[in-house]
Amino acid sequence: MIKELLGYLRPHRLVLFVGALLGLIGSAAGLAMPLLAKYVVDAFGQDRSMAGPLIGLSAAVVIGAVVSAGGSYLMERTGEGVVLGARRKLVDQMLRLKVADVDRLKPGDLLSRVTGDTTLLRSVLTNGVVNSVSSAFMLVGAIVMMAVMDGVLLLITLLVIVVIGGLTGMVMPKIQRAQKHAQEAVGEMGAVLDRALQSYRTVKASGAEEREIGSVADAAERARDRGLQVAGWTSLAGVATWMAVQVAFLCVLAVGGSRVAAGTLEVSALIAFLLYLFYLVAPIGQIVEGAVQLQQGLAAMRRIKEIEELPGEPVAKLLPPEDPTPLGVTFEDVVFRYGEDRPLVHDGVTFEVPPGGLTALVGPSGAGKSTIFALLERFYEHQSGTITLGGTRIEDWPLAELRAALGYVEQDAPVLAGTLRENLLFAAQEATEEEVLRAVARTRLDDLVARLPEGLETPVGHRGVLLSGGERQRVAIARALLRRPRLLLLDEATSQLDAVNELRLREVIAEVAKETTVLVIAHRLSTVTNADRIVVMEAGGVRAIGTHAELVGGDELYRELAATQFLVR
Ligand SMILES: Nc1ncnc2c1ncn2[C@@H]1O[C@H](COP(=O)(O)OP(=O)(O)OP(=O)(O)O)[C@@H](O)[C@H]1O
Repeated sequence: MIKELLGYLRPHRLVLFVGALLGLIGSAAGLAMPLLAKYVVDAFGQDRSMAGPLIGLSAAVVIGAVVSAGGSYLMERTGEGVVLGARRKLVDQMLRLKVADVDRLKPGDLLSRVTGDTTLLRSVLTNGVVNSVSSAFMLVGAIVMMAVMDGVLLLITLLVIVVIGGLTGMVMPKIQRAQKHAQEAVGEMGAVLDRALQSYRTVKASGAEEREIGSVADAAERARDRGLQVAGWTSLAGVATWMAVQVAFLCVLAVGGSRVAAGTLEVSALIAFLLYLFYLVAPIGQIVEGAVQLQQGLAAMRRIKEIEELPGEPVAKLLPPEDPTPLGVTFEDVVFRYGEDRPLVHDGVTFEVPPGGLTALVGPSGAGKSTIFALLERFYEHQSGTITLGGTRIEDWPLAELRAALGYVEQDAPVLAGTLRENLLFAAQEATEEEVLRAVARTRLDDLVARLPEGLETPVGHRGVLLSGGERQRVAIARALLRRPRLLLLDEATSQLDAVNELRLREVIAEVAKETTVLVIAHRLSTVTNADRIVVMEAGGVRAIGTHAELVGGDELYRELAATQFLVR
């Protein structure tokens, strides 16, 4: 784990080395000070000129300050570089994850891993590692100096420090565990907050503000409690360090004092020794702090690795298919469930859609219609049975080619921030102006474009809030059409359109269906009465297939569905 953690530093090793070197020089200047102070004291006692030692002392102060400042800037720089590198890598992986994994993970928690956990890496890798190295140097230097001063006093000091240091080491795993819980609690809070913000209108309309505030506050409190646990263990480690030095100080004072009284030790040597002893406080403190940060960094890295270790999908730019011929689809005895412990969604689904034409999927809610699309896009893998697209099993299609061949309009057709044009070109960057205008006209978006102040260049707001629900759907359809799909999947695409637009869109779909295969999931049968075939699904299976006229005559469920929508009398 520590090796992996250090891996983040590899690209920055040169800057880090220079920074560490400056830190060491700063420490060396610091180390020289007690010795110079001893000369000042000696010069004072022996009536010698103090100019030399004083100049040396001043130079050590100035050099120490300048060099340390430069070193710490370089460290911060490295820290920012480490965070950037970790974020890039994590985001890169996040967008390669499988839909199935992202559905399972909470977006708010994922967000906190990118923003929060990566930040934690910074302190451990820069301050933590570097301060520990320079502190270790300080520590060894001070100990050497102390050995030169007096071996016995050093022995007493080390004994005390080793005993208390050993006890401190025992709390480190506890800090790591508490820190992991603390980060999880922060992630959890992000998830709760994300839920509230995603359903903001529903929260307002339900008067659920206080309840949601309470949920977020609860999560924040849990994060605080976990944070307090970390703080508790950390303070314990800090107190132990402080105690170690104080106890050592008292012991040295007692033993050293008596030896000064007996005349076996000079006062100046005892003063310098005690100064060195207090010099130990900072490096020991920093080493302990470094160890604490290491625990925090390891906890954060574990959360980052959890995502990085999930299997990703190969990603590739989807180019419009070279061969635009429509594709047929077959489902043969397909069995699928969303998870081992979940009920079957498809229990032997069998149907066939020949290339071209309009096929509608209808059936009660929860029958598994949207799941058909999820399997075709290979967001999920079916457990058994065969799905073919254009005569080839879908698992034999290269993923990018498969997705490039499909146009997909999901139920809540998302519109992204940016301009209308950017939204249209999202799936087909290379489309020409003529193609864009044609898609706009086909989806009857030309009225909208004419109305917008800047036409296609008008920003549509975060999640397309500046557009109506119907407009958002038509934008999504235009986006899918621009890729010239060989199979167009429309999920409830017409449910939010007004009567006039719905009629127009029905014409558009009929027109598109002449060029390519169109598979529509529809609740409103009025949009599919002219379909070439209708697949009626019920409880994970296909119940009947036929045209509207055939099904009204031959299928009870379909007749019922049609009757409730006044399609038959
Ligand atoms: N991502 C998912 N994870 C787990 N279960 C899911 C997921 N998506 C759908 N399901 C479940 O699978 C079943 C079928 O869902 P599906 O969305 O395919 O139905 P549908 O026929 O399209 O319904 P509707 O017409 O209401 O959209 C439902 O019981 C649903 O709870």
